[in-house]
Amino acid sequence: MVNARTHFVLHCPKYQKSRMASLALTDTSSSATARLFPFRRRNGVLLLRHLVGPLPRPPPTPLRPLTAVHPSNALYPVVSAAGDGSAKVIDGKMVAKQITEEVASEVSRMKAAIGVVPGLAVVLVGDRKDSATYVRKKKKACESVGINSFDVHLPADSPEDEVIKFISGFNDDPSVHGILVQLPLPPHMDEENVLNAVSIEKDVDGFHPVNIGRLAMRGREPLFVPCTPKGCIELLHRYGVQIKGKKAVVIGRSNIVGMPAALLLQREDATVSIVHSRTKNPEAITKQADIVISAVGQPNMVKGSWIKPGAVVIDVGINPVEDAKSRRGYRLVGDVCYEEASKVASAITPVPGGVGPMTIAMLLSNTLSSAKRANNFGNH
Ligand SMILES: NC(=O)C1=CN([C@@H]2O[C@H](COP(=O)(O)OP(=O)(O)OC[C@H]3O[C@@H](n4cnc5c(N)ncnc54)[C@H](OP(=O)(O)O)[C@@H]3O)[C@@H](O)[C@H]2O)C=CC1
Ligand SMILES: Nc1nc(=O)c2c([nH]1)NC[C@@H]1CN(c3ccc(C(=O)N[C@@H](CCC(=O)O)C(=O)O)cc3)C=[N+]21
Repeated sequence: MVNARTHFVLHCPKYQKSRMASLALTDTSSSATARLFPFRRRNGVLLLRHLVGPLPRPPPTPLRPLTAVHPSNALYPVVSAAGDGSAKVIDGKMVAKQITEEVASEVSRMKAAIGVVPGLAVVLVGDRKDSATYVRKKKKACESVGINSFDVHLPADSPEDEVIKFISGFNDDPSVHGILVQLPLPPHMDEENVLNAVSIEKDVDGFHPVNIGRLAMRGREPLFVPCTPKGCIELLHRYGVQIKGKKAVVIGRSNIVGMPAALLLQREDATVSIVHSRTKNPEAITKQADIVISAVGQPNMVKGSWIKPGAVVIDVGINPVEDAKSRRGYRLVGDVCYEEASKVASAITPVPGGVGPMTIAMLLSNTLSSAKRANNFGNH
């Protein structure tokens, strides 16, 4: 049994009986992954779509073929290209729901075929309210698609090696296909040490340096792509936004969002600039972009005047701002001033309801992928 400290919680009845209990998972790799594994792309579905005309919803299983969707065949094409004053809303909540349904159907197909159920372990250290909320959301999302979830909650003052011990246990457990260490970790912990402990085969967050390194290198393929940037690219694909040959600006260069988002865009043949806190004249640089991805954490920093008319704007920022009218006393806004930017852009993601739900959908998809790969089941 796991070494229990003060308020350590392990949520999984099966796990409580036997720490090394076995569970299992499933995959619906996204189109971004498809792009990274081009030889696995299947174009049959695209062809079919030509024959039957536009579908009200994507087919239940593969996400990959959508990678290759030409703008004119996209499910929700961005039509107003010239910035005519009313941007199309890129509905991340709706797309995430579709992906979640696709994952659910693959989870049951795999369970029926080989009796394996995907499993995701989430490690939470400390008592940050926002982290606890995200972990709850992830757990609920797993339940909704039939993925087993194991969560470990350790006190903020836990020693680093205790967290690593749990990670090692999950690494060795064949019923766990994905391990996520909720960030940020308490300040006394070395994030690099902790993330390095996650086996790259189970690194569904895509934060292991080997996965990031492969993402950065030509001709190398990461086993997993970080969920938030992958969700951004998936939205662009599903809305038929062409990336190849376009100018893209990513605002922010964090390891978990900005930097991998820039790498992904570059792999998709965009010409990418990165704006960060030391960048001179970020407005002028951003204004050149056909595609803007903002991941800064500054409410309403990106004004309408920063956006080129007709650009596509993906706002990753999740920023609480005081709001006495809201039940919670605050509301969430993005990095982009939505009011202004939506008058100039051709398409824009809202906050909430944009990238956030996609992050969770991509986590489910990566977990499914991992379980498929571990069990040599279908395409992963
Ligand atoms: N929707 C989702 O699923 C997710 C949303 N988020 C949200 O995305 C935002 C960014 O998160 P994260 O990447 O973790 O944040 P970090 O704080 O790790 O990184 C912020 C980045 O923005 C840059 N930056 C800060 N201020 C400015 C400025 N004034 N001008 C230009 N660049 C600036 C920083 O530059 P420098 O490197 O020079 O310091 C840094 O690279 C947050 O609001 C977070 O809540 C995060 C993860 C998932
Ligand atoms: N190891 C690790 N992996 C992460 O992926 C990770 C992390 N640590 N630490 C924190 C950030 C943040 N993050 C979000 C996930 C979902 C929403 C989300 O679902 N947002 C909704 C609802 C927001 C609400 O109403 O609370 C929305 O934007 O519509 C937001 C943000 C993942 N992160």
